[in-house]
Amino acid sequence: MSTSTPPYDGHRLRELAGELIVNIRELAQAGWTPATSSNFSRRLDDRHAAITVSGRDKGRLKEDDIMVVDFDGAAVGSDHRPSAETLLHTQLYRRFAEVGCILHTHSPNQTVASRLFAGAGRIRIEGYELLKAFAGNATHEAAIDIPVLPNSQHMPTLAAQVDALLDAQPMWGYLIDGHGLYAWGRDMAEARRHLEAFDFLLHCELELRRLGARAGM
Ligand SMILES: CSC[C@@H](O)[C@@H](O)C(=O)COP(=O)(O)O
Ligand SMILES: [Zn+2]
Repeated sequence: MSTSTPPYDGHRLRELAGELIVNIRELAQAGWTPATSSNFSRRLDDRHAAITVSGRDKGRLKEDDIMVVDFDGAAVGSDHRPSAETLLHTQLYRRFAEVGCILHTHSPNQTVASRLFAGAGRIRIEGYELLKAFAGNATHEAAIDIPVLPNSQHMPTLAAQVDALLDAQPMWGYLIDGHGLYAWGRDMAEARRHLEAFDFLLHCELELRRLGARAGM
């Protein structure tokens, strides 16, 4: 057992791990993290994040399933392997000091919508009261584009695409084709609000297309 002092606040880590576990369990119960998919993180300080260990069942996480990485993605004080998609978290923590929480899920709405709109590369969302759930939006008259990126197992390729999007527009999340959604916020409450708003709005867009298809028969 190591007796050295970790380069982060251990008490804060336990607090964040507890918050992550409770929230992730709720998302798993909603069916948004099938088959060990999805990953989640919280900013710990200006150099470290608490993130889920790779491959764990997200509905049954324990404190040992949350580990620390630095913003280069290297494990700190742990022999576990961090999420395979750690770079998609650390790139946001590095770029935006105000980002405090990142949630990545694989819900059916997110996955189906990503397939349907991959060709267009984005989903335009407008006219919904729920657009006000996104920080900075004061009215349903706002419109947002949810980008849809091509999937890749090569994280630097995905991260470069995300960086290009962020250079072009402010956003609180994006879809990856056939994969799922990344959403973030300043803290857990805001990131969850954004995640749930994205999922609800995607569900509405999918329903509208189903009904439209039927009406056109
Ligand atoms: C179980 S398939 C999903 C994974 O490939 C990945 O997309 C994912 O979300 C979880 O990866 P993980 O390494 O557990 O963070
Ligand atoms: Zn994933």
